[in-house]
Amino acid sequence: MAPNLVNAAAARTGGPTKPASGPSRAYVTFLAGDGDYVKGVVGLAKGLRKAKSKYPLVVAILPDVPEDHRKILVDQGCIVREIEPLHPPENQTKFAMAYYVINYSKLRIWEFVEYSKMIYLDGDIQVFDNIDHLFDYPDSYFYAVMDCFCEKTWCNSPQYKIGYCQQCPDRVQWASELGPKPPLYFNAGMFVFEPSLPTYHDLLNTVKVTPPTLFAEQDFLNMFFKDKYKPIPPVYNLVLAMLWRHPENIDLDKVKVVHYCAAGSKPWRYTGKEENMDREDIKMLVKKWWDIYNDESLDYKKTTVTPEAPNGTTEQVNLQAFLEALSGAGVVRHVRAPSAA
Ligand SMILES: O=c1ccn([C@@H]2O[C@H](COP(=O)(O)OP(=O)(O)O)[C@@H](O)[C@H]2O)c(=O)[nH]1
Ligand SMILES: OC[C@H]1O[C@H](O[C@@H]2[C@@H](O)[C@H](O)[C@@H](O)[C@H](O)[C@@H]2O)[C@H](O)[C@@H](O)[C@H]1O
Ligand SMILES: [Mn+2]
Repeated sequence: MAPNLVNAAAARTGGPTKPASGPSRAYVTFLAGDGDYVKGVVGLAKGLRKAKSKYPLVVAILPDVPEDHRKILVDQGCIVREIEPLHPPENQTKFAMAYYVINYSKLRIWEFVEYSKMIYLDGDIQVFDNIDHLFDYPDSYFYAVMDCFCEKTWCNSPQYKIGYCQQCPDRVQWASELGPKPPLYFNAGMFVFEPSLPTYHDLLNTVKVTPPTLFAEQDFLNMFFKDKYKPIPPVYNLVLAMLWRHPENIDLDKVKVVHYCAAGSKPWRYTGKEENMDREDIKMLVKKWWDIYNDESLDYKKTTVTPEAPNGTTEQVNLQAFLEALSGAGVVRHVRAPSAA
């Protein structure tokens, strides 16, 4: 019975469901803790809606995300999926940022095999223009934007110590005494990938035997996918530091995705006091983020219908979930939309 089907489906994910069959696609982000990153995810959900993305946003949450935050995300139309934390092997490495250790849990998204292709986006990313076309890039590669090594967060890296950055490889040549020149290196705040159980198990087995390094799961993913990595233009993940480190590589008018990863740039914590945070372009990008976050017209609208069940009973269900469940169940039924009045 469709309504029961809908309720069961909606109950399972706590929100809109996805078509039960066929290659499905979704955006996915990661949320940990009970802090304010949930604002980043709400902003992202509203930004994707404003950009008229066709695909849902899945939020992989750690168990420590509180119930009220989960409800906020479901009410914004997100598909909330709880994942188990994933930790790297015990080690003495000092991560560039101590909290990076939780970012290894991002790797659980390779287990979301009900989706044939996904685009991962950090919670501190905003999508200002539609990027759905990235889902049509050829399969079997790992697409992401090249990172920059010039920020202080890199100060313990060999690249930083000699002033080498892949964004301007001619400024300082790679020193051969440091070993082979590193392959192109991506920022792990945004990437296009295909969930796969064999890849997931390979990732997990490899994490267990790979000593952690400065940039935690970002370094790990760069090592793991080094033969599949395909750089895509920085318009798909503007690492903010590029604006003052390599402005020649950026045309801000063309940027589609902004990654608020520079120190002090998280819009929901922005004070403007940290280095570079008083720049006009930073102030403009933070305002753009808030304009979307505060735009109530971008809130998720749950539409309900009152389908006529064969036994004459009726019940309110979530229209989007109802229609998707119907398409998945191959059931075609007359749906009386709510009267305009
Ligand atoms: O307390 C935290 C820290 C990180 N994250 C998630 O992990 C991602 C990576 O962390 P962050 O973006 O702070 O790293 P950065 O890109 O700034 O290095 C965030 O975007 C969030 O999606 C989170 O949910 N809670
Ligand atoms: O856990 C490691 C993190 O490494 C990356 O963040 C870095 C990187 O962007 C540097 O280039 C910046 O200098 C730095 O500020 C920023 O924190 C990813 O964005 C994030 O998702 C996550 O993988
Ligand atoms: Mn980030």
